[in-house]
Amino acid sequence: MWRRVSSLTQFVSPTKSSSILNQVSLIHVYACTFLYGFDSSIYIEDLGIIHYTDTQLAKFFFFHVLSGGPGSGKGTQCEKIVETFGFKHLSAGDLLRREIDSKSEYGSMILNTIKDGRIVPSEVTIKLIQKEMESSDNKKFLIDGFPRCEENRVAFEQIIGAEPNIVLFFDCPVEEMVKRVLNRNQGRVDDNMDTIKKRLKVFEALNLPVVNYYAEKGKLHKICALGTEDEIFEQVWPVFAACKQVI
Ligand SMILES: Nc1ncnc2c1ncn2[C@@H]1O[C@H](COP(=O)(O)OP(=O)(O)O)[C@@H](O)[C@H]1O
Ligand SMILES: O=c1ccn([C@@H]2O[C@H](COP(=O)(O)OP(=O)(O)O)[C@@H](O)[C@H]2O)c(=O)[nH]1
Ligand SMILES: [Mg+2]
Repeated sequence: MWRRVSSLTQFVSPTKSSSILNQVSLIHVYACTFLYGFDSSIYIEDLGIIHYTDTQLAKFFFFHVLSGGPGSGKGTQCEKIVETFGFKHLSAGDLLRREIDSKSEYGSMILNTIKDGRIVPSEVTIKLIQKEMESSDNKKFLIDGFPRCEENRVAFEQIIGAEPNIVLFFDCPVEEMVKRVLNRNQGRVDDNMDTIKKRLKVFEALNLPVVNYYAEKGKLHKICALGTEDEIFEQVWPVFAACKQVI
């Protein structure tokens, strides 16, 4: 049985970079004695997470992130991107909902967090994403709805050791997002007015700084999320088509 660290927050805190470096290199040394399963990856028993080697990252990862408020159309566009460009779609929200349904040890905590429109602790979400990455034959990933905050982003980059190649941001007016979420009809516990208000606040306060971070790095593609699904995909398509030789 793997033991979990209680929280990765201090482990990945951007304000403690020197101690992060120490801990990461300590993990490297420690991990050498716990080589599990995957060819060149190192399974760190104590954390239950995998730290990838550079060689593995090079052949393994090409991934994009889709960001945008609730109801901005991320999931809908992901389906079209997958159909056209053949990515493996990793929806953080879907993975968390699946975890609730599986009645795992984190299920009730995740449910309460989602109901309240808050963000699930990074280590839980990253572990789910990582598990999907590991079990996928397809090594081109489309991550939908993650990272949701700076802490998510830093934790992911520390653990996985890579940044997304491209980030798409679906820019949608609040009234339209609210209308779409209220009409979504998927029986979600968070698609109600009370939770939507909280999610929108969280989006503005925590998700937008991540969007700005990627914009400063020149990785952000802003998509106008108003219009029909096909009209929106007309803006999305060229972004992926432009890097088709790599993907
Ligand atoms: N361009 C669009 N115009 C109108 N409704 C849309 C559009 N794109 C998606 N929808 C609908 O809006 C709702 C939210 O879309 P979804 O893709 O789930 O958004 P997100 O994943 O960003 O929350 C869904 O019911 C979807 O069918
Ligand atoms: O990385 C993530 C993704 C989702 N969530 C939670 O799951 C909910 C639903 O996320 P999803 O991406 O499915 O919502 P969408 O934006 O697509 O409506 C969010 O409000 C959060 O409470 C989270 O905590 N971390
Ligand atoms: Mg979605």
